[in-house]
Amino acid sequence: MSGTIYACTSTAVLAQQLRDLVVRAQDQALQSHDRFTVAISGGSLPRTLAQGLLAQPEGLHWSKWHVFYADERCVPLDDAESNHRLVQAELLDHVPIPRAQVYTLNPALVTNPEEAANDYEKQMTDVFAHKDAVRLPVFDLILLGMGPDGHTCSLFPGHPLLDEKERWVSYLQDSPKPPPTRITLTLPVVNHARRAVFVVIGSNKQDALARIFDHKEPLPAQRVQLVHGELVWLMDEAAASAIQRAPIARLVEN
Ligand SMILES: O=C1O[C@H](COP(=O)(O)O)[C@@H](O)[C@H](O)[C@H]1O
Repeated sequence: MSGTIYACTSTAVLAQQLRDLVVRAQDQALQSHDRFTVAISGGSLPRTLAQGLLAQPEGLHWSKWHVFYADERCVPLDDAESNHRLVQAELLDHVPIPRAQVYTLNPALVTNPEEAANDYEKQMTDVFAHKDAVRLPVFDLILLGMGPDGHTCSLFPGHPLLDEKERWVSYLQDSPKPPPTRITLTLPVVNHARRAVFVVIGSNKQDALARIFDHKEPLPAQRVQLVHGELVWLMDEAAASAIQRAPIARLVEN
């Protein structure tokens, strides 16, 4: 299992560590190509991300950020289930990232997920170069969550989308977690990121984490294995508590 695991004594410690990892990824990206491409997940992650970034905004070069979503639900952008709406409320409304650099699901395509995935892939090719020119986009950072069933992005256990090899963005209409219709980054895209960080909080995640780290079960989150990049798992003590065999670094309050 690749990746460094940190168990944090509080959400505040975790948020601070997450902020530091984001700043490091941003600074490296700006040094090498003068922009920062990041994909953000929905669920519980945006609140912790905002907690860290908004508490210490110095050193964050918002005008250089290009924000994608690791997955999105096929609902209007102002729907309570929209990952964009959540990230906007928690973070984007509070920071000066140019709106043209926030890449959302095309709201005109919510009832046509195949087209919505094609359109999102097109938005990505416009930023990362044409799909014929680069086999895969390389995000500077992908921020991931994990559900209690071990899903990440909208890649669910046993779902055929886990075997997708060609597409950058795909769609599903049978998500076991509502809403059923979604688009998602595929595993090849996630695994070619320069860095990825999982944020996993709460005791309802401990079984999935033990299955991944102790029993090497190929749950979707376990299949995130970066080809060249650095993978970090940030979790709270409750989530980490059932892991027995994997090495865990402890992060405590200063
Ligand atoms: O449905 C989703 O769930 C996962 C995990 O969410 P969490 O609330 O358990 O952290 C999330 O990463 C994904 O973006 C979202 O669409």
